Amino acid sequence: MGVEVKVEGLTKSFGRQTIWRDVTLTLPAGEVSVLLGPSGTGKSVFLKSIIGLLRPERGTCVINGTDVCSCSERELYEIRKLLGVLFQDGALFGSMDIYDNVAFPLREHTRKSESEIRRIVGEKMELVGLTGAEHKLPGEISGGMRKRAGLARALVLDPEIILCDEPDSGLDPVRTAYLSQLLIDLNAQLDATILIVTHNINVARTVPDNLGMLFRRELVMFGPREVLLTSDEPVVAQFLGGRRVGPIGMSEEKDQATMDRERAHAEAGHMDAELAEDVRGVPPQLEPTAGLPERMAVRRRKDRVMRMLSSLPAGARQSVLASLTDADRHRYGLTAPLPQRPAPVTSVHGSLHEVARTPRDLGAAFTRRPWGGRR
Ligand SMILES: Nc1ncnc2c1ncn2[C@@H]1O[C@H](COP(=O)(O)OP(=O)(O)OP(=O)(O)O)[C@@H](O)[C@H]1O
Repeated sequence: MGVEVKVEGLTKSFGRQTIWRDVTLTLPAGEVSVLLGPSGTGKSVFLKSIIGLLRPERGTCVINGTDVCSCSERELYEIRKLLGVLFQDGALFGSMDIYDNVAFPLREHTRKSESEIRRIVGEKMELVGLTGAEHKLPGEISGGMRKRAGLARALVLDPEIILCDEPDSGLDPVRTAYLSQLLIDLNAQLDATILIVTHNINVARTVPDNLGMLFRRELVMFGPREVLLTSDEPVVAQFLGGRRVGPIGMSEEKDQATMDRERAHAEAGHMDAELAEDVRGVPPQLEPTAGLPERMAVRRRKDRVMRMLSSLPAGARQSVLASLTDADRHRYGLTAPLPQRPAPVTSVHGSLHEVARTPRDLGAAFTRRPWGGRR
């Protein structure tokens, strides 16, 4: 199983520009997480901080007992063997063919023979669906293929943590859907911890187990996907809805007067065209392709989320409970039927109303048992 990444109180600045401050989150071992955020909020900087390419001024990022923010170069070298990174543009060497690009980390970090390297490269190329493209140069293949080649290279050292910086950037929606499926399939096959940094809403809604968002130099939230997807935070609702009305402006954030003006405009019935699309709620999560193993993360996450259920906001809690199968309900000792709830209603400015606001009665819908054991 992949390893946990525990980030605490992380703050990163460049000169006098604070990128984000006091970021605290844990990427649960073997689960898939997505970090969202408008352009320029420091998602890539966050990813580079996790791999020790950038050193934040404050806070810690602990992987396998080592704080990558303060460790020695030697320790960092060891930690990096656990990490596979897919950079935004694939970061392939333009003068090497795809085979040599993918083989590069093996030649650089291991003493494997060429025949062993051939076997591993072949295996990873097959995994990402690139068999046959080995002898092409990066400039001779499509953007989607370059991404997949970058992913194959990220996988050759059998990483326990896979970090993907905007795997969807520059891809059409169909290729993005294939890549999303590929990441879920990889998680099923490798049980690695995966962090995807993106601003693609479809990826955020359908791929991860956990979801977080950076905005205004802070982590707005991070937790089980249901929390963010049912959140009534204006910035989250605006971002998920892809609307202009809300705190996010062209240059990242708006002042209060602009927001009030927009809200009045919307409430007077003038709506953005984008509002036609309804992106509320928690859609089903992608499942591994038929024939692949089940994702081990699913059960672990369910157990973890059920342990924290009482601390979740009402909308998230309702969504988690609604997603349980009969077998789950039996496992978690839920006896009473779920109460019927009205569907969430979205106002023109994007906040959620009428989401269940009475966690206590939802809490009464199940009786807790000691966690961990199967019945
Ligand atoms: N090495 C650096 N030196 C100075 N400033 C930097 C450096 N790297 C990033 N920045 C600044 O940090 C901010 C966040 O950049 P980053 O690339 O992390 O944003 P992002 O959220 O990934 O954006 P996008 O979604 O557009 O890729 C930007 O203002 C950028 O100019």
